[in-house]
Amino acid sequence: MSFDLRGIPLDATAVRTLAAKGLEYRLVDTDDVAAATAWIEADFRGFHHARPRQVSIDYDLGVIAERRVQGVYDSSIHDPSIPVATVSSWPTGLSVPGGRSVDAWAVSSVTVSPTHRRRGIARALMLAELENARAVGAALAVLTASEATIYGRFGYAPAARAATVHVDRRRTHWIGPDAPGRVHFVDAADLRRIAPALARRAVARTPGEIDRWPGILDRALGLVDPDGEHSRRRRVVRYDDEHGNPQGFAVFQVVREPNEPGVVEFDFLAAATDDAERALWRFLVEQDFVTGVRGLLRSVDEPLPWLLEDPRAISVSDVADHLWVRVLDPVGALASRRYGTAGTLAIEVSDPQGHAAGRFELVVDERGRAEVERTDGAGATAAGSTPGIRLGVHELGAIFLGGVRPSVLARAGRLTPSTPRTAELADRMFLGQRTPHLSIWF
Ligand SMILES: CC(=O)SCCNC(=O)CCNC(=O)[C@H](O)C(C)(C)COP(=O)(O)OP(=O)(O)OC[C@H]1O[C@@H](n2cnc3c(N)ncnc32)[C@H](O)[C@@H]1OP(=O)(O)O
Repeated sequence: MSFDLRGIPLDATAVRTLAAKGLEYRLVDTDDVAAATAWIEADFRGFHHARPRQVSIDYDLGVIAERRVQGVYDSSIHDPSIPVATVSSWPTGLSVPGGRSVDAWAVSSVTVSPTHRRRGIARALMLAELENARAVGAALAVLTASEATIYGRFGYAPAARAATVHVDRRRTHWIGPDAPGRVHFVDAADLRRIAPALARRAVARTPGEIDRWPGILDRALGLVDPDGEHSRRRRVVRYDDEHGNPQGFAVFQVVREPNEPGVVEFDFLAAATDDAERALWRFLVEQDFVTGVRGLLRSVDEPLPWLLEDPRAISVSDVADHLWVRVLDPVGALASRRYGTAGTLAIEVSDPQGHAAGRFELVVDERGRAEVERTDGAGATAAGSTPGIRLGVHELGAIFLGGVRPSVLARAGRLTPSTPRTAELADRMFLGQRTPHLSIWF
């Protein structure tokens, strides 16, 4: 997707709704440092973070320069230059089953000042973001949520989970294959040069991951504030294959009290191959002078239990919804991915906001490739007796990446199959080769 992010007109409904509350909905000019800094301050305050240091502001100015940034302003408050609500958004690729990517619209930094909460401000912003997403032709919108109760009403559904994986160091006897390559400690700034390409390959392997933007790699590698305590703790390792070609990297730190064994903690592991994934895991779990390893935002379906003699060395906590998906264009979204089995399925979608509502036919061939057609418009082919499912847009988002089985939603009464066999067919069709997973916050 390529277009002028700032060229999309402000959503007229949001302008009107907010003006009726005495508020101004505004596009923030990210080149205007004072206005952009005030927006960043509001964003930090909205998430209950400490006031940002200049280094964080400079970093965020760089990040939001690539985004569409909007604020809501109240001229009657003590400092009217600080927005009472914030939101930012940008186009991104979302990896889907089959190693491909679909055009999506990422929404972030949704905050409303506690002085202005529950007056419908977030509602106005979120509905406007759906319009923005459509304006750029995104097939769906995506976000990560601070609370799981906010976004369902706007059609978003949890589509990929993440978990914290704990490994007990004393029980990590490795039984997996030896990797043919080697793990090296590397300098973060050196790795930064090849990190985008490695991250891109890693993202493409996993449905649910979104494109990495430059700032997130700087932050993961500790380059935003290299002399800060947090960055100095971070260590970077790279896996090179047997030909010396880099295939993955991980960033970790050892958290410890003086003279006590520590815990290896990591929140960034990008592996472009299975060998790289195994080798980096092995490096992390085989450290000495540590009691264990804690991997944050890991997949709920890691291969690790099959790589250690004692699968009980591993425990999992904080399993939670992580990526939320809101389908806007069912034809574009459904056609973008590959499917688990051939079949034909009629899909009837309801959508309180209208965007995705309609009847569609999904035809999947023997190679898992899909053709999707709208069947309720003028000139559409009637779906006739095709087996089908009826569901809301929320449920469509949940099953889209294969992370939730349609039959589970049928059991919950949230999806209606035309016959019990149809739920089974839908399960087999939507199943992807890999469990969807998103390993970053955005
Ligand atoms: C993608 C992201 O950025 S996730 C980050 C979300 N932001 C945060 O967590 C920061 C702290 N929270 C906030 O800033 C605010 O409470 C927000 C942004 C979550 C909500 O802002 P508000 O302007 O108060 O929401 P608004 O009045 O528009 O409410 C919209 C609807 O959501 C519901 N809602 C709002 N906040 C919450 C919540 N925290 N939990 C459950 N429901 C909520 C409201 O009841 C309302 O429901 P309805 O319209 O169906 O009756």
